[in-house]
Amino acid sequence: MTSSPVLLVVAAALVDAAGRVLVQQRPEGRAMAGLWEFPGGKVEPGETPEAALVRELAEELGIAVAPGDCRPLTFASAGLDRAHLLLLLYTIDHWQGTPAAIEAAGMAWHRPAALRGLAMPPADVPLVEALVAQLGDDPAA
Ligand SMILES: Nc1nc2c([nH]c(=O)n2[C@@H]2O[C@H](COP(=O)(O)OP(=O)(O)OP(=O)(O)O)[C@@H](O)[C@H]2O)c(=O)[nH]1
Repeated sequence: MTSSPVLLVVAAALVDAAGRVLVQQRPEGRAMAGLWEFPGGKVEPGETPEAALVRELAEELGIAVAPGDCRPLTFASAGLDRAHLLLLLYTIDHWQGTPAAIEAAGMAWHRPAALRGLAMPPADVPLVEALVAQLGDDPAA
């Protein structure tokens, strides 16, 4: 039987007052370059998932988030090349600062239904549907 290590990743759907969600574009030189994704990253040893998410959002977007404002929404479980991805998605609607694409090639705000038209990693497809179910499905709202 083959086994692959589990890669624990946390990601955030930042939701603004208009119900739009922030996505960012993976930069050149990284795996899956050019794809749009939710900000986040790997949970380091000894970190709680929420602490990892708070750290990643500060590093990637320059915003401050309280761990208690990270609300679990759903998760994805998917095979990657050399690992098995377990991706925990949170929604966050309170933060301090203005998100900026510090590490990403770009960032954009979209209504959840409009995310269906973006090139995203395969694991994100069911995550988008969970967001549509939670936040509504009008792409123009
Ligand atoms: N952040 C994020 N990662 C995702 C998403 N979907 C998805 O499959 N992933 C995968 O989850 C893993 C996260 O790795 P990462 O490279 O963003 O994490 P990191 O910032 O800690 O990476 P690094 O320290 O190696 O630079 C990658 O394999 C990435 O492709 C998503 O929506 N957001």
